[in-house]
Amino acid sequence: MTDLTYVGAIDQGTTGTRFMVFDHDGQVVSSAYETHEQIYPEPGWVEHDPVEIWENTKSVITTALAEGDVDAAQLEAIGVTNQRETTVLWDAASGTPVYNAIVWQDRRTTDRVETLEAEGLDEPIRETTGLQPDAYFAATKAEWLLDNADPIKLERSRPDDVRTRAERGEVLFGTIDSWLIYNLTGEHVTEVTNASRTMLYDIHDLEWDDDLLEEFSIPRAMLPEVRPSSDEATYGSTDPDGFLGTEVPVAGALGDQQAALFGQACFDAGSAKNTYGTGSFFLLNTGEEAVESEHGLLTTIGFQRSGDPVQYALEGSIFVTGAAIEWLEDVTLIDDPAETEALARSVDSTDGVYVVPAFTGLGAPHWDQRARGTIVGMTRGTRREHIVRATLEAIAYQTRDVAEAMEADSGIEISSLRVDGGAVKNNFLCQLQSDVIGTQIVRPEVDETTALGSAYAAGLAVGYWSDLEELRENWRVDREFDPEMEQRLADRRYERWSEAVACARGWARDEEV
Ligand SMILES: Nc1ncnc2c1ncn2[C@@H]1O[C@H](COP(=O)(O)OP(=O)(O)O)[C@@H](O)[C@H]1O
Ligand SMILES: O=P(O)(O)OC[C@H](O)CO
Repeated sequence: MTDLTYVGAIDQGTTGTRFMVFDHDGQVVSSAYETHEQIYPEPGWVEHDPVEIWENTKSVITTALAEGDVDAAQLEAIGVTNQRETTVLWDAASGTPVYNAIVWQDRRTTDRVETLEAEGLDEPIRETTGLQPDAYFAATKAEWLLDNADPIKLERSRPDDVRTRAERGEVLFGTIDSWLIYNLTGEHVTEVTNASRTMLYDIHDLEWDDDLLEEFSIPRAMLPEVRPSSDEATYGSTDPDGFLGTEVPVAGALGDQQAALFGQACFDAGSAKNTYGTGSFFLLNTGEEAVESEHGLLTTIGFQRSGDPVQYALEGSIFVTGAAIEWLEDVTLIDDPAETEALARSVDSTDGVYVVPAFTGLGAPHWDQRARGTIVGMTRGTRREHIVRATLEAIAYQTRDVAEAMEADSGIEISSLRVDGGAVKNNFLCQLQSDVIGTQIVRPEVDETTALGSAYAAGLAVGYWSDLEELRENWRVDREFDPEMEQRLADRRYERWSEAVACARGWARDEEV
């Protein structure tokens, strides 16, 4: 065996789980990926099986280590990054989930969020948590689980309901980071960027907020301890008698969008990235200042290293971007997402067609839970190529909605935007994005920036990397895209897009008839 050492990263995303092994230069040594079932019990509901996610996590770690010929003992640390907001409740004694995980996309608590607005809690929630009240966040999901999870699912059937048991600390709450760390090390912790997505956490005082816990009837005893993203104290180590057969410290964790910010080396205030996955998440580092948004963005925690102050970010969360491409596949307009590039290039324009993929309402900057998907401007001459192109354009326009809000809130002109995620393989989309926002788009060489960011957090904590400068040197450009379209034309099309968004927002507010 060699004395080479590595850092591993678990990237637990909406559609699947990846494990990647990185070397000191930030290069990928090996990687394995498995998808998990998407469970849709009712329209608008989305669940995952937490046990399947944990089994897949063990499996991808084992596979990636074998494929890279890496011994677990060569891992200096493991980092975790995860789909955020997705909520799990589990039995502390047995480790068994009391119900499926409720996924960030799930809309079952929409009505409950509307009662918050009616109670005038919008503003206080925004001030404390930095978040715009929405079914997206963990708070109303946890409340729903406490009210509805079936006690029979607990390992030993008990007379008490889930909430009573949670009050005694016998049922635990966590986002996916907590769930994985609990299974890896036995510790019940979360990290600060994930906590900032619960709508229960005070992002200024850095503590769980009593008023919000009371509003959602969430017992404090079920909450994890909140720790830095890169934690020298670590979140514990893997069990030497467990599946890895050795003790590896789990020392870094970040919500996946914050991990991408970190992996893109956006360490300084003013740097920004946008990730194009199922949805898109545009984050601007605002340094030690928590910038309050007046234009529909979220104020969120960007990252924190042990002993350092918290770094904040402004975030524009767009719920459906890559998922709109998946929808094209579902309705058989395409066979594979990769086809969209050639199809879009085969026509000169969308011929006046606009697609607004508001399938789960609209997130930033509109925050309209009841908006619905809309296609406008079709004629008898509309072809699938036009609809495909309009769907790609919708990704770019939604990003412009957020970019404009970002500049208005921060006063920072974003002159260059780093991009990542599954959809940026599409060069047409990257060029279009540059045209639509009139800004340079930069794609980095490493395409798994999310996993890399959490590896950095873990590696910094255990001294595998010593400082941010070392990481900055690892970051290299794959390709830059500069605006080519005349700005006046881009602006005119964007105006039409805004009218299409108004249609999506006006539609389907009531029950179907
Ligand atoms: N060539 C492509 N053009 C446009 N979208 C693509 C392309 N390839 C993949 N995608 C989209 O990228 C998404 C997957 O990206 P990924 O970053 O893996 O997502 P997630 O982390 O949310 O699971 C899918 O929604 C898919 O539709
Ligand atoms: O798993 P992804 O990449 O779709 O990211 C999901 C986000 O974290 C949701 O907030």
